[in-house]
Amino acid sequence: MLTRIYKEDKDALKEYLMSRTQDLSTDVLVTVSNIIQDVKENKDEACLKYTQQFDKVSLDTMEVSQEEWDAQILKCDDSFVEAMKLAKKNIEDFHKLQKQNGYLLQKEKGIYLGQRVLSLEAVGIYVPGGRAQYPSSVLMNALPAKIAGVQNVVMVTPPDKNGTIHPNIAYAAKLAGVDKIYKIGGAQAIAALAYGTQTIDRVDKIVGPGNIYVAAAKKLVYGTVDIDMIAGPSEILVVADEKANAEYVAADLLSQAEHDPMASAILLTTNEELLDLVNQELLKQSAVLPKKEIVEQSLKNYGKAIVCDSVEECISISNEIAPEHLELMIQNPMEHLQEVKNAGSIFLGYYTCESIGDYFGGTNHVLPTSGTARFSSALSVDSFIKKSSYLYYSKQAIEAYGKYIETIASEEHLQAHANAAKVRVK
Ligand SMILES: NC(=O)c1ccc[n+]([C@@H]2O[C@H](COP(=O)([O-])OP(=O)(O)OC[C@H]3O[C@@H](n4cnc5c(N)ncnc54)[C@H](O)[C@@H]3O)[C@@H](O)[C@H]2O)c1
Ligand SMILES: N[C@H](CO)Cc1c[nH]c[nH+]1
Ligand SMILES: [Zn+2]
Repeated sequence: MLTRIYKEDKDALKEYLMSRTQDLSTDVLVTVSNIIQDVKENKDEACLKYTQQFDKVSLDTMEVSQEEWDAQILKCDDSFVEAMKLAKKNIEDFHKLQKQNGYLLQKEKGIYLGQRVLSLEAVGIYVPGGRAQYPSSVLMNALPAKIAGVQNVVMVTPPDKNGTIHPNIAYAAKLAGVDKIYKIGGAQAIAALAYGTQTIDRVDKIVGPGNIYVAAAKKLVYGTVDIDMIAGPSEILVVADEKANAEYVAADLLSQAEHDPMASAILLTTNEELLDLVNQELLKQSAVLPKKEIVEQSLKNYGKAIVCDSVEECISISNEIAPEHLELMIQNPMEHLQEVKNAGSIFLGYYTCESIGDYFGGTNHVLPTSGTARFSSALSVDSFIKKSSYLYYSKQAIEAYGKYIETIASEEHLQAHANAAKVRVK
């Protein structure tokens, strides 16, 4: 059941927003910092020790051999393989358009300025191995990296109790062009990717979601390597008008509530009666869900509803919340798109359920959570590139402009800077 917040009650909305901010506890940061230090010093030995301790598996090596990888893939269902191939095509079609080109500007004769776009050389993808398996997340992380041109995409994932990896994860990795897989999870996996071990080479960037230990480790190694983001629990916000169907609204709210007891599901509507109908549907639909306990907890913790006077007002409140996923179940949704300022990904109309984006549509499902859509974006090809600028001045050009460099450098009291121009201007 959704708890109603009255739109006039600004404090309640603020309280909700505060409750979504992510703070990692000092205890976790200390534990994780010790693990990272141990892996930095003792490399493979520390990795295998923590795998034994946390995953209860004793491994000779972390690397998944080609034989093991191929053997796992053979266990996948044909229907899963077919769906994944179609999803891959859609994700590629969307992400290929994100590729950026460098540029070159000839400012005047003898002066050129340019920008190069380069792909990162090595990227590590973390794939959670605990309660649930997300092969779709393997595609969402690895395909943009490959489209960006990353040569070396490696994946880390905790081993299962038999010391191997899930068949669907193995298949997704192969389909997405992952180069290597290592059986290691948690903070130790992040440390190994950041600093390197005898088995695992260090990477330039680490992407992918994980539990609190993974999130803390990513935060601590940031700077030594780049990271994508610290992903929080999933979020959905539905804006629904008079014509919205309560069954669809409830189904979509539940689709994200089932991820996590801390997931949030919010309804903003112009129709007070819809709220009652949605609450009835939530009860009916959640009762038969395999993850009904998680759904119940998540709705109790973070299931909210606000009744507004207009669609514009709904969108304005949604902009304050900055949800990971925003559904506009309204008439003429395209006409309202411009009003949306803060949202990770937007789903337009009565028929575009959020799960199309999770699995199949082609947009990325790795999105900013916890209000961070105010300033950050979905994972994309951009996440795997860097840019470097370049500059060319001919002899005549430095002779023409050297005096300006000298002037500014002198004002900064940096004589050597000034001299570098001066010695060329004879
Ligand atoms: N936002 C997304 O797109 C998305 C997608 C998939 C999963 N997720 C999230 O990822 C998370 C996955 O968590 P998980 O636990 O199932 O798998 P995980 O792979 O993130 O974590 C498992 C690892 O945690 C470490 N660990 C466990 N207990 C520990 C302890 N006491 N001390 C130190 N390390 C410890 C172990 O090394 C273990 O290998 C969930 O919170 C899920 O919601 C998010
Ligand atoms: N909705 C999740 C991100 O918030 C991604 C996901 C993976 N599988 C299903 N859903
Ligand atoms: Zn989802």
